[in-house]
Amino acid sequence: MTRFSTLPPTSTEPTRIIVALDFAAAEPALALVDRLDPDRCRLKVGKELFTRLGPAFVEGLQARGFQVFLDLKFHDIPNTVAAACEAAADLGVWMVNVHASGGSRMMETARARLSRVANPPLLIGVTLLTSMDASDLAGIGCPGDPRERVMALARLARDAGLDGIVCSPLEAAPVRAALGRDFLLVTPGVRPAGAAAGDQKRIMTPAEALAAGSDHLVIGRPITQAPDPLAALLEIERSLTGA
Ligand SMILES: O=C(O)c1cc(=O)[nH]c(=O)n1[C@@H]1O[C@H](COP(=O)(O)O)[C@@H](O)[C@H]1O
Repeated sequence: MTRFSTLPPTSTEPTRIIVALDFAAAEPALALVDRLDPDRCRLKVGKELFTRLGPAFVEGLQARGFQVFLDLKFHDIPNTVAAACEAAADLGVWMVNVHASGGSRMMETARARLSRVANPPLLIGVTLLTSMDASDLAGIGCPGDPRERVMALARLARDAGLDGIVCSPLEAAPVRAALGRDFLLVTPGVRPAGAAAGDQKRIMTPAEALAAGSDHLVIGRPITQAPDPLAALLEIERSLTGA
Protein backbone atom coordinates (compact mmCIF):
# COMPACT_ATOMS: atom_id res chain seq x y z
CA MET A 1 0.00 0.00 0.00
CA THR A 2 1.31 3.44 -0.89
CA ARG A 3 1.93 5.60 2.11
CA PHE A 4 2.60 9.31 2.30
CA SER A 5 6.06 8.53 3.69
CA THR A 6 7.21 7.12 0.35
CA LEU A 7 7.96 10.63 -0.87
CA PRO A 8 11.66 11.51 -0.81
CA PRO A 9 12.70 13.99 1.86
CA THR A 10 12.59 17.55 0.58
CA SER A 11 13.69 20.97 1.64
CA THR A 12 10.07 21.83 2.40
CA GLU A 13 9.07 21.03 5.96
CA PRO A 14 6.87 17.95 5.55
CA THR A 15 4.60 18.87 8.39
CA ARG A 16 3.29 22.03 6.75
CA ILE A 17 0.16 20.25 5.56
CA ILE A 18 -2.75 19.76 7.92
CA VAL A 19 -5.30 17.35 6.45
CA ALA A 20 -8.84 18.39 7.41
CA LEU A 21 -10.59 15.13 8.30
CA ASP A 22 -14.04 16.33 7.32
CA PHE A 23 -15.76 12.97 7.12
CA ALA A 24 -19.16 11.84 8.35
CA ALA A 25 -17.89 8.66 10.01
CA ALA A 26 -14.78 7.03 11.42
CA GLU A 27 -14.33 4.45 8.67
CA PRO A 28 -13.50 6.69 5.71
CA ALA A 29 -11.44 8.96 7.96
CA LEU A 30 -9.37 6.06 9.26
CA ALA A 31 -9.02 4.54 5.79
CA LEU A 32 -7.14 7.71 4.84
CA VAL A 33 -5.31 8.06 8.17
CA ASP A 34 -4.04 4.48 7.85
CA ARG A 35 -2.12 5.55 4.76
CA LEU A 36 -0.65 8.71 6.26
CA ASP A 37 2.58 9.19 8.13
CA PRO A 38 2.55 11.41 11.23
CA ASP A 39 6.03 12.65 10.29
CA ARG A 40 4.65 14.09 7.08
CA CYS A 41 1.36 15.74 7.99
CA ARG A 42 -0.89 16.74 10.82
CA LEU A 43 -4.62 16.13 11.12
CA LYS A 44 -7.50 18.49 11.80
CA VAL A 45 -10.63 17.30 13.54
CA GLY A 46 -13.49 19.74 13.17
CA LYS A 47 -17.09 20.14 14.19
CA GLU A 48 -18.51 17.31 12.07
CA LEU A 49 -16.26 14.48 13.17
CA PHE A 50 -15.93 15.70 16.74
CA THR A 51 -19.69 15.96 17.14
CA ARG A 52 -20.10 12.44 15.80
CA LEU A 53 -17.18 10.70 17.45
CA GLY A 54 -15.98 12.88 20.33
CA PRO A 55 -12.72 12.99 22.23
CA ALA A 56 -12.06 9.24 21.89
CA PHE A 57 -11.52 9.66 18.16
CA VAL A 58 -8.97 12.42 18.76
CA GLU A 59 -7.20 10.26 21.33
CA GLY A 60 -7.09 7.43 18.79
CA LEU A 61 -5.38 9.66 16.23
CA GLN A 62 -2.88 10.82 18.83
CA ALA A 63 -2.20 7.21 19.82
CA ARG A 64 -1.21 6.65 16.18
CA GLY A 65 1.36 9.41 16.58
CA PHE A 66 -0.47 12.28 14.88
CA GLN A 67 -0.57 15.82 16.15
CA VAL A 68 -4.16 17.03 16.08
CA PHE A 69 -5.54 20.49 15.43
CA LEU A 70 -8.88 20.54 17.26
CA ASP A 71 -10.87 22.98 15.13
CA LEU A 72 -13.97 23.79 17.17
CA LYS A 73 -13.64 27.58 16.75
CA PHE A 74 -14.76 28.44 20.26
CA HIS A 75 -16.75 31.68 20.40
CA ASP A 76 -18.53 32.39 23.68
CA ILE A 77 -18.16 34.35 26.89
CA PRO A 78 -14.59 34.41 28.25
CA ASN A 79 -15.15 31.93 31.08
CA THR A 80 -16.78 29.36 28.80
CA VAL A 81 -14.12 29.64 26.11
CA ALA A 82 -11.29 29.42 28.62
CA ALA A 83 -12.78 26.28 30.13
CA ALA A 84 -13.24 24.72 26.69
CA CYS A 85 -9.61 25.50 25.82
CA GLU A 86 -8.52 23.83 29.04
CA ALA A 87 -10.57 20.78 28.09
CA ALA A 88 -8.78 20.72 24.72
CA ALA A 89 -5.45 20.93 26.54
CA ASP A 90 -6.46 18.00 28.74
CA LEU A 91 -7.16 16.06 25.56
CA GLY A 92 -3.54 16.67 24.57
CA VAL A 93 -4.17 18.32 21.21
CA TRP A 94 -1.43 20.22 19.39
CA MET A 95 -3.52 23.22 18.36
CA VAL A 96 -6.89 24.71 19.27
CA ASN A 97 -8.72 27.73 17.86
CA VAL A 98 -11.13 30.43 19.01
CA HIS A 99 -12.89 33.15 17.02
CA ALA A 100 -10.85 36.35 17.35
CA SER A 101 -14.11 38.28 16.96
CA GLY A 102 -14.99 36.99 20.44
CA GLY A 103 -12.79 39.90 21.53
CA SER A 104 -9.70 40.69 23.57
CA ARG A 105 -11.04 39.67 26.94
CA MET A 106 -12.17 36.33 25.62
CA MET A 107 -8.79 35.62 24.04
CA GLU A 108 -6.80 36.92 27.03
CA THR A 109 -8.83 34.75 29.41
CA ALA A 110 -8.22 31.69 27.23
CA ARG A 111 -4.49 32.51 27.06
CA ALA A 112 -4.30 32.94 30.83
CA ARG A 113 -6.10 29.65 31.45
CA LEU A 114 -3.79 27.76 29.11
CA SER A 115 -0.71 29.30 30.70
CA ARG A 116 -1.58 27.33 33.86
CA VAL A 117 -1.51 24.05 31.95
CA ALA A 118 1.56 21.89 31.29
CA ASN A 119 2.25 21.55 27.53
CA PRO A 120 -0.64 23.74 26.36
CA PRO A 121 -1.81 23.52 22.76
CA LEU A 122 -1.04 26.33 20.37
CA LEU A 123 -3.85 28.88 20.69
CA ILE A 124 -4.95 30.31 17.35
CA GLY A 125 -7.50 33.01 16.53
CA VAL A 126 -9.80 32.65 13.54
CA THR A 127 -9.98 36.04 11.83
CA LEU A 128 -12.41 36.18 8.92
CA LEU A 129 -13.67 32.83 7.62
CA THR A 130 -12.20 32.01 4.24
CA SER A 131 -15.73 31.39 2.97
CA MET A 132 -16.52 35.10 3.35
CA ASP A 133 -15.85 37.97 0.98
CA ALA A 134 -16.65 41.69 1.09
CA SER A 135 -20.33 41.13 0.30
CA ASP A 136 -20.66 38.61 3.15
CA LEU A 137 -19.01 41.12 5.48
CA ALA A 138 -21.47 43.78 4.40
CA GLY A 139 -24.26 41.26 5.00
CA ILE A 140 -23.39 40.97 8.69
CA GLY A 141 -23.29 44.73 9.06
CA CYS A 142 -19.51 45.12 8.85
CA PRO A 143 -18.88 46.62 5.44
CA GLY A 144 -15.22 46.87 4.50
CA ASP A 145 -12.23 45.18 2.98
CA PRO A 146 -11.67 41.58 4.16
CA ARG A 147 -7.94 42.20 4.31
CA GLU A 148 -8.35 45.12 6.72
CA ARG A 149 -10.69 43.11 8.89
CA VAL A 150 -8.19 40.23 9.01
CA MET A 151 -5.39 42.65 9.86
CA ALA A 152 -7.38 44.23 12.72
CA LEU A 153 -8.31 40.83 14.18
CA ALA A 154 -4.74 39.58 13.72
CA ARG A 155 -3.43 42.49 15.80
CA LEU A 156 -6.10 41.86 18.44
CA ALA A 157 -5.10 38.19 18.61
CA ARG A 158 -1.40 39.01 18.80
CA ASP A 159 -1.98 41.61 21.54
CA ALA A 160 -4.02 39.07 23.51
CA GLY A 161 -1.02 36.73 23.45
CA LEU A 162 -2.28 34.16 20.97
CA ASP A 163 0.24 32.07 19.06
CA GLY A 164 -1.15 32.93 15.65
CA ILE A 165 -4.20 33.21 13.48
CA VAL A 166 -6.27 31.43 10.87
CA CYS A 167 -6.60 33.59 7.77
CA SER A 168 -6.74 33.06 4.03
CA PRO A 169 -3.44 32.81 2.17
CA LEU A 170 -4.42 36.06 0.46
CA GLU A 171 -3.73 37.89 3.71
CA ALA A 172 -0.61 35.96 4.71
CA ALA A 173 1.94 38.33 3.21
CA PRO A 174 0.53 41.57 4.65
CA VAL A 175 -0.03 40.01 8.08
CA ARG A 176 3.50 38.59 8.06
CA ALA A 177 4.91 41.97 7.05
CA ALA A 178 3.00 43.74 9.82
CA LEU A 179 3.35 41.23 12.66
CA GLY A 180 6.65 39.51 11.93
CA ARG A 181 7.99 35.97 11.83
CA ASP A 182 7.08 34.93 15.35
CA PHE A 183 3.34 34.55 14.73
CA LEU A 184 1.79 31.46 13.19
CA LEU A 185 -0.27 31.81 10.03
CA VAL A 186 -2.60 28.87 9.51
CA THR A 187 -4.33 29.03 6.15
CA PRO A 188 -7.31 27.11 4.85
CA GLY A 189 -8.73 28.41 1.57
CA VAL A 190 -6.15 26.33 -0.27
CA ARG A 191 -7.01 24.91 -3.67
CA PRO A 192 -4.70 23.18 -6.15
CA ALA A 193 -4.93 24.75 -9.60
CA GLY A 194 -8.18 23.70 -11.24
CA ALA A 195 -9.77 22.29 -8.06
CA ALA A 196 -13.34 23.29 -7.21
CA ALA A 197 -13.47 26.23 -4.80
CA GLY A 198 -16.74 24.99 -3.28
CA ASP A 199 -17.84 27.42 -0.57
CA GLN A 200 -14.38 28.96 -0.21
CA LYS A 201 -14.10 32.54 -1.47
CA ARG A 202 -10.57 33.68 -0.58
CA ILE A 203 -8.24 31.07 -2.03
CA MET A 204 -4.73 30.43 -3.34
CA THR A 205 -2.88 27.34 -4.55
CA PRO A 206 -0.72 25.44 -2.03
CA ALA A 207 2.52 26.76 -3.57
CA GLU A 208 1.21 30.34 -3.60
CA ALA A 209 0.13 30.02 0.02
CA LEU A 210 3.59 28.85 1.10
CA ALA A 211 5.28 31.59 -0.91
CA ALA A 212 2.97 34.16 0.71
CA GLY A 213 4.20 33.12 4.16
CA SER A 214 1.74 30.52 5.44
CA ASP A 215 3.14 28.28 8.16
CA HIS A 216 0.49 25.58 7.91
CA LEU A 217 -1.80 24.74 4.99
CA VAL A 218 -5.20 23.32 5.98
CA ILE A 219 -6.55 21.22 3.12
CA GLY A 220 -9.74 19.20 3.16
CA ARG A 221 -11.95 18.41 0.17
CA PRO A 222 -9.23 18.53 -2.49
CA ILE A 223 -7.86 15.50 -0.62
CA THR A 224 -10.83 13.91 1.13
CA GLN A 225 -13.21 14.10 -1.85
CA ALA A 226 -10.62 12.99 -4.40
CA PRO A 227 -11.10 9.55 -5.99
CA ASP A 228 -7.71 8.64 -4.49
CA PRO A 229 -7.12 10.88 -1.46
CA LEU A 230 -3.53 9.77 -0.95
CA ALA A 231 -2.66 10.44 -4.60
CA ALA A 232 -4.19 13.91 -4.25
CA LEU A 233 -2.11 14.59 -1.15
CA LEU A 234 1.06 13.39 -2.86
CA GLU A 235 0.31 15.62 -5.83
CA ILE A 236 -0.09 18.64 -3.54
CA GLU A 237 3.19 17.79 -1.85
CA ARG A 238 4.88 17.58 -5.24
CA SER A 239 3.46 20.98 -6.20
CA LEU A 240 5.16 22.40 -3.09
CA THR A 241 8.53 20.86 -3.70
CA GLY A 242 8.64 20.93 -7.48
CA ALA A 243 9.60 17.23 -7.33
O1 LIG B 1 -10.36 27.16 11.27
C1 LIG B 1 -10.39 26.52 10.20
O2 LIG B 1 -9.77 25.47 10.09
C2 LIG B 1 -11.07 27.14 9.05
C3 LIG B 1 -11.17 28.51 9.07
C4 LIG B 1 -11.57 29.20 7.91
O3 LIG B 1 -11.62 30.43 7.88
N1 LIG B 1 -11.90 28.48 6.81
C5 LIG B 1 -11.87 27.10 6.80
O4 LIG B 1 -12.16 26.53 5.74
N2 LIG B 1 -11.51 26.42 7.94
C6 LIG B 1 -11.56 24.93 7.94
O5 LIG B 1 -10.61 24.44 7.01
C7 LIG B 1 -11.12 23.32 6.29
C8 LIG B 1 -11.09 23.63 4.82
O6 LIG B 1 -11.59 22.56 4.11
P1 LIG B 1 -11.65 22.53 2.54
O7 LIG B 1 -12.36 23.77 2.08
O8 LIG B 1 -12.43 21.29 2.25
O9 LIG B 1 -10.22 22.47 2.05
C9 LIG B 1 -12.53 23.07 6.82
O10 LIG B 1 -12.43 22.00 7.75
C10 LIG B 1 -12.92 24.34 7.53
O11 LIG B 1 -13.73 24.10 8.66
